[in-house]
Amino acid sequence: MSTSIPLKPVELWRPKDISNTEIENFRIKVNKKYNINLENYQQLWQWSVDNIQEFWAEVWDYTKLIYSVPYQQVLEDKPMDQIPAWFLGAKLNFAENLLWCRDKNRVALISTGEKRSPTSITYYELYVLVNKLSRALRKIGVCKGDRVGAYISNCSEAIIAMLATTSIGAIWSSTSTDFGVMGVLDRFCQIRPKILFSVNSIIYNDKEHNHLDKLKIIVEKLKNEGLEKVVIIPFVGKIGEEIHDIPLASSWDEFIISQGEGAEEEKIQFEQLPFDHPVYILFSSGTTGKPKCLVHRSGLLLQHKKEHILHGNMKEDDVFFYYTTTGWMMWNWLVAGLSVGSSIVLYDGSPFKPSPSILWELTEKLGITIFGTSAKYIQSLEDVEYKPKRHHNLNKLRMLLSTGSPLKPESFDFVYKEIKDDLVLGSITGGTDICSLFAGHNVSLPVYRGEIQCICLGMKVEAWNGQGNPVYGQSADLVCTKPFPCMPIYFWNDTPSRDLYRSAYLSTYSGVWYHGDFIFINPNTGGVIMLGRSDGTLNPGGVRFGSAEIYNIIDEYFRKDGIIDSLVVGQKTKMNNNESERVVLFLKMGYKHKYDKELVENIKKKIKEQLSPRHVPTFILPIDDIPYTINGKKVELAVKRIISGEPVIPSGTLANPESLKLYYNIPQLKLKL
Ligand SMILES: CC(=O)CC(=O)SCCNC(=O)CCNC(=O)[C@H](O)C(C)(C)COP(=O)(O)OP(=O)(O)OC[C@H]1O[C@@H](n2cnc3c(N)ncnc32)[C@H](O)[C@@H]1OP(=O)(O)O
Repeated sequence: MSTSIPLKPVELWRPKDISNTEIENFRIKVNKKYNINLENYQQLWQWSVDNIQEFWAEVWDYTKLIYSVPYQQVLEDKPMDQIPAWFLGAKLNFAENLLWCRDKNRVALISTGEKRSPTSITYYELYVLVNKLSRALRKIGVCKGDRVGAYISNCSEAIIAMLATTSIGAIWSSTSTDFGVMGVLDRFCQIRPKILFSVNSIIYNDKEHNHLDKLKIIVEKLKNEGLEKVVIIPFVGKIGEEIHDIPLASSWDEFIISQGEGAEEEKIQFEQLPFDHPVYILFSSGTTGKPKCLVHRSGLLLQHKKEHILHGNMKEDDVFFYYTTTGWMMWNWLVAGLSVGSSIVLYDGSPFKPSPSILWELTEKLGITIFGTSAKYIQSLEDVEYKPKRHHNLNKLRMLLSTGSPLKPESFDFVYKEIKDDLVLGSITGGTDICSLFAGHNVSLPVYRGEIQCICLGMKVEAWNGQGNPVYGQSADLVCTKPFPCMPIYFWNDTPSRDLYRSAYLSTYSGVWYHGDFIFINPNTGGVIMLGRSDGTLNPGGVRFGSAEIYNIIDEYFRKDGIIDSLVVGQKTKMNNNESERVVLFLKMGYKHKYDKELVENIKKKIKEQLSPRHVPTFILPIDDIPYTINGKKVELAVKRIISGEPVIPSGTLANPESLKLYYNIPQLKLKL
């Protein structure tokens, strides 16, 4: 596919002096040690992907991973599709690495949000709290490999609980509070947590939402799946009698005080575990079945340290903020800032309440140096014409990161004109699937308009055409052709030979990672442009989810209303030069059954309650037929293209190719919202 993307993009920013950056020091160190002469980032990247084992061994040393037993071999000698093990023989603990900070009085966490003034915890205080909670968890029988779930706000307690969990070698899995009952159960019933952390209530968009009603239904179900304890944090106000309606519940204080006493005097018992020991379970849903449970290894931290230290030049005196929920991988990424000893800022609530200035007031007040957000947020700032530079002193801010969906060239202009003209603007891309980045920021490189600065070190990312050949200056499939230590180790509940995993990521092009994104690599700059999904994944406003979650709701609740089939796709829209995606759900109604406004409202309500407000389709429309392949798979991508204004030639694999005609020129979908 050819594109009209400029191969000579405008340079918007250039670092003044890179001599003191970590990435430069690293390059010099590699040159010395291997007696080579890598002159710049591109050459360093090439070396890193040609010499995967040496590269990751250098990252291990340079980023000072804490371990108790050294590794014997960097990478198991196996092809990529057999998912090789990393750093064989090593023993370490994930939480121990995050609780490390030379200055114990340094602030570790600053927690704030809508209607919540900032409160902070030092590294020392964090250590003590984690110690108490980890003792409490051990006392009630949590051990290595157990799952600890969290249906939780982005607050200090979430991090304390994650660190306590991983200090024991148990596995942490969090989902955000905007998720509905079905969304949570579809995830947690698969992984069967022993303990669940949650909150009493939350505030979003100026409104308080009671959380206990949803929690109660979830706990009723999970207690038949091995749940033994629910710990509730008083996130809004105090906790009273009402928590006794929730089976197995204790308040945070009650749990920590009754179980974790004596922790001040003692050291945390950090279980020493292999590099490949599971640490997180994240979820990603596709077009069929329940969400996939991606199990990530403790060694994922090495990738995060590489990204923060080498690419981001993060130091102990950085104040690192990412606008995220506990359900997005950016939360896991943010938390890894602790391994560098920086202070991290947690915000829960709408980023626009009480006004669009809120996150910028915080940036000024807390001296945030690295500000992470989404392309959608930057677009929303532009839409409401809020120009932070005019109202705030942002002199400490040195880097702005954006993800979720591609950052358009005009947003690059907005950032430099209306936020700050001297900072690294890092558009970053990766995903839940790898819980880290393929391409992203780099303090030693210029920023070109519309481009991600570089492919990250150690990631052999290429753009492949359908024949499996790398192409440059053309749109093609994002693949990664060499193993990397943040590949998930397995899917929870997969077959022993990891068939589900292999078919999701390692089978489209035999034996290399296929990510499902279209990508463009600029041969002149080495920069990258993301061009959207190459599969049916939905991505409205940077919130990604799979169509299966919507189909499951229709199947479970609306069969009786005569819906015999459905198809959900994203429609790309453009207004005032702004590209976005809106979700469209098509319903095929049975004979004698009516599509009407009431049905549409009921579906929207159910999706909001059961999944989340962010899953609700913009349009729900009737359709006479749904296209299928001859193998019985719904054809989402072709319909997505048609309703986004691209003509499609029906492929020979369609069972009912004439059905595609129904999707052209649908009047409602011409509406601009
Ligand atoms: C490297 C990678 O590649 C990794 C990644 O991509 S990770 C994913 C990153 N994704 C993102 O960062 C997503 C970015 N987008 C956003 O955060 C949001 O779209 C935005 C904050 C920018 C815009 O917010 P918005 O327009 O107010 O919409 P949004 O916040 O979605 O709220 C929608 C609804 O959800 C409700 N809601 C949100 N959180 C809620 C909660 N916890 N409980 C109840 N309701 C909630 C809101 O009240 C609102 O409801 P109504 O429509 O009834 O008013």
